[in-house]
Amino acid sequence: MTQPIVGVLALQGDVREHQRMLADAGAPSTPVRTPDGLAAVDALVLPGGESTTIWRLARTFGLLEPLRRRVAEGMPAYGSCAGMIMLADRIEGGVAGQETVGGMDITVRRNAFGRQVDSFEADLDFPALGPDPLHAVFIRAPWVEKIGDGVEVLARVPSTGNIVAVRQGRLLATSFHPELTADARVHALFLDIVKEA
Ligand SMILES: NC(=O)CC[C@H](N)C(=O)O
Repeated sequence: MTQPIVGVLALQGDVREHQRMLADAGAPSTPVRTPDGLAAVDALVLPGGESTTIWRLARTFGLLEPLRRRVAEGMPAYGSCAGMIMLADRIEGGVAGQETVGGMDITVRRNAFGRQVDSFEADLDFPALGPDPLHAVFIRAPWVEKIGDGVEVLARVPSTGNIVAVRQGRLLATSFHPELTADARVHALFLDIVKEA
């Protein structure tokens, strides 16, 4: 089989960092900005950034409905931070009218960790990545407040128990930014999901 084409949604956010991590994990990738661009990829990374901006631009570029359709049809997708918010079926703390792509049966709280810890780092137990802890960088991060039946919890913040990494079928999401570290294991996990699909 030919190598699947992985796209990175490139409306706003840390697109280049995700492309570098995907390359480190063995996959070249392509930025996606248009419905035609989306139609040309087999899988999609939704980067961290600002979910309100990504949502507005996705609407402006006519990408919101095509994104919903592709995810509903089973396209593998991975969202980090704002990307997690975009993949959530429900959000708390969004701006008025804020919409998502959805697909994951989760409720996500935006900016959940509050002002004192706008940004923090933690070592997470993440069994799906093996025994070594994952060093995670949180920047005005959301957490997962509620999960539906089909959702698997992959990691929690050790001190608080808040859910910060989840998987539902071919959809993967993290509250934190592995693309800002040197550890490509989350991206490698996503590429395994892409290959299985
Ligand atoms: N680092 C991030 O992606 C932050 C997410 C941002 N707080 C939002 O609501 O979109």
